[in-house]
Formats: sequence, C-alpha cells, structure tokens
Amino acid sequence: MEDPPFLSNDQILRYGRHLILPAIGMDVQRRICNSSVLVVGAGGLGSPVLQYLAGAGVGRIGIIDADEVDISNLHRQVIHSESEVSNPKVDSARDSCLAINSSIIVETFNERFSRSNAIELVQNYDLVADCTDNVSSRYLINDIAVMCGKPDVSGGAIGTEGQLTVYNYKGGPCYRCLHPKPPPPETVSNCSDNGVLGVVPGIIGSLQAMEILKIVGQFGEPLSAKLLIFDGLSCSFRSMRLRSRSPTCDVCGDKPTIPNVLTDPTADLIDYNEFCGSCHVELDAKDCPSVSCEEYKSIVDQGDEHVLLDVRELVQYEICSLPNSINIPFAQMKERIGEVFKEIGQTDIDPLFGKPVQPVPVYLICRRGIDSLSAARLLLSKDAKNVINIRGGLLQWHRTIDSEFPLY
Ligand SMILES: Nc1ncnc2c1ncn2[C@@H]1O[C@H](COP(=O)(O)OP(=O)(O)OP(=O)(O)O)[C@@H](O)[C@H]1O
Ligand SMILES: [Zn+2]
Repeated sequence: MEDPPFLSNDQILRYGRHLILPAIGMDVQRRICNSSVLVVGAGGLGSPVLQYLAGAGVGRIGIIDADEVDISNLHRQVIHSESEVSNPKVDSARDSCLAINSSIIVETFNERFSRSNAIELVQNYDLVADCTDNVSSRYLINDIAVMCGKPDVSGGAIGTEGQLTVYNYKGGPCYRCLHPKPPPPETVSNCSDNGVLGVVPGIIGSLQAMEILKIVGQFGEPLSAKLLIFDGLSCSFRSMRLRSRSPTCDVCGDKPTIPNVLTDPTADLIDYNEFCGSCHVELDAKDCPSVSCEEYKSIVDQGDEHVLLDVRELVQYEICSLPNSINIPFAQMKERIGEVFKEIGQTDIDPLFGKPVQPVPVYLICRRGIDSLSAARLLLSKDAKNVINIRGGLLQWHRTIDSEFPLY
C-alpha cells in the first residue's frame, strides 16, 4: 500500500494533540486522514460517530439515512439541532461534520441502505459503521461487509444499556457466525417503543468511533471476537469473548449458502425484510376485529357501554391516557390473565341463570396499535368475547381526533 501523503502545516496544527500521542504520531494520523468510512444511520449512535470521525480528520465520510430530524431525536442525536427539525438527517449531519472540520469530504445519501445500493456503497469505503436500529439492516450491512471484505463496526443501544463489537475484522467472526437466524420479530424492541436514555448511544457511539479510528489508523487492538456490554444504571462495562469465525456460517463460512454478488454477478441478494420477518406485522389483521379511531370516538360520543383497556407500560400510561381507560400492560397479561378477565368483565355470571353474561365490548389501545393487536389476539386465544383493537393507537388518535392529546 502506498504511503499516505504528508500532513500540511494546517493539519499538524489541527491534529497536534493526536500527533504527540505515542500511540498515534504522524503515521497513524496520516492513515486516518487518508481513510474513508461509511456511516449507516445518522441517529443516536451515528451522531457521536460522525462528530468524532470528522474531528479526527477521517478524509472521506459517507452518511446514509432516509429519515428527517424529529424533535424527539434531539435528546440523543446530538449532531442535529432544533433548527434542523424536518430537514433530512444527512444534510444536518453533513453540515455539523463540516462545521467541525471543513477540510474533510462528506458524501451524503438521503436514502435507506438497501439491497439496491449496498454493494456499490460499501465497496467505495474502507470500513462500514452500523449505527442503525433494526435487525434486517444489521444482517444486510454484515453480509455486504463480508462480501466486500470490509470490517463492520457495530453498536446498539436501548433503554439504559448498550453494546459494541467489530465484525469481519482480520478473520474474526461476522454477525451471522454468531446469529445464524434472526430473532422472532415480536422479541425485537426499538427506541421508539422502549425508550432510550440519551447518553447511552452517546457512550456506545463514542466507543464505535474509537474502534473505527484504531482500525483505519492501524493502532491498538480492535474489539474483534469480543462483545462489550455497557450497563448505564450501574455504570459497568463487561467484555465477553465471542466464538471465532464459524466454518458453517451462511455468508463467511467454508461453503456459504448466500452467494457473493460481488464475485457472482448472476446471484441476487436475499430479501432481508422477509428473512427477518419484519414485513409480517399485519396490523389490520383479519383474525381480530378492529375499529378506527374515528369509529371508537363515535362509540364514546354515543355513550355506548364498553371497557377501554390500555395495554401500554405504566410509565407510558402515566404520561397520558384516554378518559375512563384501565391499564394492564401487555407484557403482564399472560401471567395475570385471570385478573385481566375479571377487570374487563369477562367472568361475570348472570345471577338469575348462573351463566356468563354477554360481556360488554372491550376496546384495546396502545401507542401505535401493535401491542394492542397482540393483546387482543392473546385474549381471543383465551376465549374472551367481544374484543376489538383500535387501529393506529394513540398516535392515530392524536392525528385524527385530538391534536391536543400528547404525542411522544
Ligand atoms: N437501512 C437503513 N439505512 C439507512 N439508515 C437507517 C437504516 N436503518 C435505520 N437507519 C437510521 O438509523 C438511525 C437510527 O437512529 P436511532 O436508533 O437513534 O432512532 P430513530 O429511528 O432516529 O428514532 P426513533 O426510534 O426514536 O423513532 C435512524 O436515523 C434511521 O433512519
Ligand atoms: Zn460469518
């Protein structure tokens, strides 16, 4: 490999505190300045990754994200600011990177990282940083990184915990070696459903930036075949050894079942949404009666007798709720099913005939209409009667019925 060019006087001044570090010095800094990194996702993790890479002088940074800045992003996505709300995240992130360091090149892609652009993008950079928040993107980024022979620096943060590792680095394992099959979609959580303490992706993203700099600058010991787990509540870090590269891995093993589209132009990439089951969330499911928010509103206005069961977690219920609702979180329903039946009037016995009375309708609501659908299905599977899901949940209520109802 050709030696990277010497640093200019401006660069020596700018990176002086790196240059005097024995672990870095001129050679490492020159390699950093000559490197290119693709950052997928300019959200909670992507923010510190991008800020530190720009500050450290990574010569060419690619940013891909199809999302726009939302006010609810700002507690953690510190690369964006209030004035950027509703603007594309990639534009806001690029401007922040260039405000930190105008001597670098920032390339932006206001689109999703997908089967159609993945190979071309990853091929064009030295390394890919996975700063996304969903399983199908993780598999796609991993597989393409393997096919292109690039390391994948991967972070994750949810609630008050985070994790970090480096995949596909110098013969180390890839994501698929460790997770050959995706988790069931209903077990996967995200920030929007479960919340995240803003500092946690800040910490993990900063560590991701550290790993990236070590790899492109060729110093230190990257976190390959190890997983770092951070618990924000106790402020503790744990590092676990991971298994080594698996010879039976579907993408990097001895006989990969997923063809390398780079070396085999006739092959197609798999459908990652289908593989992860993420496209199977059927919200207007035929197996479960449902009403729109407008329909539910007219039931309330007519004064029809019914039960409104809000299945969100208590912390969410305490933020806001519709009048006359009862709260039983979906997560507790299975264990408390007897109690749930009592509370929603499904066990009432007619005193005259000794038979169960026809229960009043039970309408289920949650934030987006997904947990309430699962809860309705659970109740129906236990023979509950007259159970009806409210489609779109409280977000839809805010949009179509009452714009004063809090949005979170
Ligand atoms: N396949 C993908 N290609 C490009 N960007 C992606 C992809 N998947 C996820 N992202 C981006 O990664 C970022 C992840 O950010 P983060 O986890 O902080 O949550 P968010 O999606 O911005 O917000 P919230 O979960 O609160 O709605 C988002 O900006 C999202 O658009
Ligand atoms: Zn593998």
